[in-house]
Amino acid sequence: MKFPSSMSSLAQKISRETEKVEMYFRDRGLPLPSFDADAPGDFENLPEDIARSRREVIQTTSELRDLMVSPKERVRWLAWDFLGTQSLQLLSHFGIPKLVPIEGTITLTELQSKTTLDPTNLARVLRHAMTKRIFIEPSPGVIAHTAASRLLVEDESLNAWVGFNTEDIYPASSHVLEAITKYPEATNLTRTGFNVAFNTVDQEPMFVTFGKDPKRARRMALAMSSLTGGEGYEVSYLVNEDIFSDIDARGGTLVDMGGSHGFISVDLAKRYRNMRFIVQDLPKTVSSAPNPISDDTQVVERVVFQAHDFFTPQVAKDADVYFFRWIIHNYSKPYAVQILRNLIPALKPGARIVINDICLKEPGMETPWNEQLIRSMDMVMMTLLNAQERQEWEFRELFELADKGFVFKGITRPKGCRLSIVNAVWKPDEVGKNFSLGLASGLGSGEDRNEVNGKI
Ligand SMILES: C[S@@+](CC[C@H](N)C(=O)[O-])C[C@H]1O[C@@H](n2cnc3c(N)ncnc32)[C@H](O)[C@@H]1O
Repeated sequence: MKFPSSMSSLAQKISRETEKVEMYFRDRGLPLPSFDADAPGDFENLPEDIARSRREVIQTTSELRDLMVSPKERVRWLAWDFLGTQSLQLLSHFGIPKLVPIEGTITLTELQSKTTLDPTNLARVLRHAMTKRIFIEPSPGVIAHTAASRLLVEDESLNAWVGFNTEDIYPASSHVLEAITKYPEATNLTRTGFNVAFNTVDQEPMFVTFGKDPKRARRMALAMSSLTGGEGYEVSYLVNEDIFSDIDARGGTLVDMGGSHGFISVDLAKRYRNMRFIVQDLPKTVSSAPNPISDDTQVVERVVFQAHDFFTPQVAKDADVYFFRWIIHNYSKPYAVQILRNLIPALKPGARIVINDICLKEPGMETPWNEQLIRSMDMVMMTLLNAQERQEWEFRELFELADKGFVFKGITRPKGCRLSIVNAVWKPDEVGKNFSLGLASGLGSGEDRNEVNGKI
């Protein structure tokens, strides 16, 4: 059992590492981190040693705080964590941040006159958010922005992230208990907390519901782009890994499965100047993709879109890579295996399958901050889709169950990135297997799927 360091040694570490971060800002004349409305919204491009000090401070202050709070009080108030989500939800839904001037202040009375949120609730929600440093009350009854509340006005994709999490995931989360009590097998895509919350049990998976509601779909897409631009999730980690140079040298093709509006393919196409890209997604997503997809005509010429449902047999034949980013983690085992199987009719020997997803380490092997975010993502997958993040053996198992012709080649993880790169190659000759079995069976199409218990 690991014992915590003594409290004073934690405090000394906090002091030491904080000093390094502060010196870095002072030496360069950069604005110091602050809650003020005009403070920078993010830490950008910190050198590795300062970024490490910053991580140490975040982890150590959290450890010291937890020790000081006591186990009993920690558990007591952990059960109230959802209230932070609730106040954020109400502020965001009623557009309160936009009603407060970016510079200066507004009286609570005037703010009350600008919204349909009733005065009592407006005041209580604002004052709860203030305990999280979202808004400030510089004098009684006077409201002003902080750096965090200002972002809710100025950062469109962060705002979408808040909307998606507080209005789609949060209600779904509060219905997980009901979903897994009624449907304890907990693998079905239409029997999730999301389905119970939004009355779509046994009707349609979340992606189909969003496909019917352009506003909600756009909010989710924007929220995803906010996450992708966030620390540890940037596409640059994938682009900077030298994983497709051989395919680029021979002008090979990558199929970007569930590639949304193609932004990953565009970034890859900017680095690999000879490769071709086929971005596949559901028809509505494909038809709403920006046109042209990039300012760079040399990129535009090599990126094409194709409507394709990955629960049907693959139609883009003989490509060099079939690539899944943030796709496989959306599905429980039966569906994930089916998605891989559906590639088989298109695969040439040597074709690569590359999955860009979180790969779970053994518990406690991540930094505490990473561990918290990665485990939270796993909970979100359960909530929305009865899906999951996976350990290495679980990825290996998916390929083995899909077909013995898939040869698992291991997993790499770029330094600093939370996503890993899972590799497999199609080598049917090595096992002499009849690989025409089991295609596209049982789970229906992505547009109208209402099949239950998709067993493989
Ligand atoms: C979580 S997003 C990932 C998007 C992108 N790959 C990325 O890395 O940001 C999942 C994508 O899968 C698409 N999708 C969902 N069901 C699908 C299906 N049956 N066939 C093809 N694409 C699908 C969604 O439209 C969405 O664009």
